[in-house]
Amino acid sequence: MNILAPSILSADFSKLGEEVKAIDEAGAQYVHIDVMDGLFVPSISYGMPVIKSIRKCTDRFFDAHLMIEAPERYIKDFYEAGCDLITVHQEATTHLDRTIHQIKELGIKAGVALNPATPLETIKYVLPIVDMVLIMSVNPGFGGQKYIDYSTKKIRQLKEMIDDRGLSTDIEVDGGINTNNVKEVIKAGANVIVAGSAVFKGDNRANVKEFLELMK
Ligand SMILES: O=C(CO)[C@H](O)[C@H](O)COP(=O)(O)O
Ligand SMILES: [Fe+2]
Repeated sequence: MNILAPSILSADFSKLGEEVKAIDEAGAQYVHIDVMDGLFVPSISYGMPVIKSIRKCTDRFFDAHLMIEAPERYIKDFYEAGCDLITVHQEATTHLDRTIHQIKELGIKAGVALNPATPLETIKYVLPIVDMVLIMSVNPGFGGQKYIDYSTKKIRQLKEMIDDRGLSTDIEVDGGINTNNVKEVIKAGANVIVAGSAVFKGDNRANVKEFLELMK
């Protein structure tokens, strides 16, 4: 089954709780939570207190995308804030294997994210120990950017790597996804779809329903 993970980065922060409830009620399975530190990426978004607050608004799966340097410093804090899956960037942690184990030892899922320019070969050895690989289809740091076309090929190649090794790792695609290109990334092999601006611009309930229909 394909999963929709609306990115709350594009939500109206003045009514974040309502926005989260709306996407939950419309049927989105995950809540994608982008954490930015102003160092790994230029922007600063939000952190644990905000995650703890919205945890009260929904039982949906919290998919945390950490765009922070040395994320190993904060894994336990994000777990305690209520995250169900923590994804770290391959480029941001020196001891990736250790960081993945740190997440899994808490009993939650672990993901690894790759920037557009980072080759798939960099995660060859850790692939069997992660639950999800996040393919960035824009350079991380901002919502509302244009999908980078070569990401489709990268998703296809990752899907081949996963299938060849008999694994069932989830493939998440993040950045510039809209109702015009969602079918293309699913066909390439992605099964967890992040959409920020395409969900929260306009009527978020109707947008979630349109995505879910296209993702069947
Ligand atoms: O990780 C991210 C940015 O770094 C966001 O999840 C992503 O950009 C979603 O926003 P949009 O769908 O508007 O591109
Ligand atoms: Fe993200």
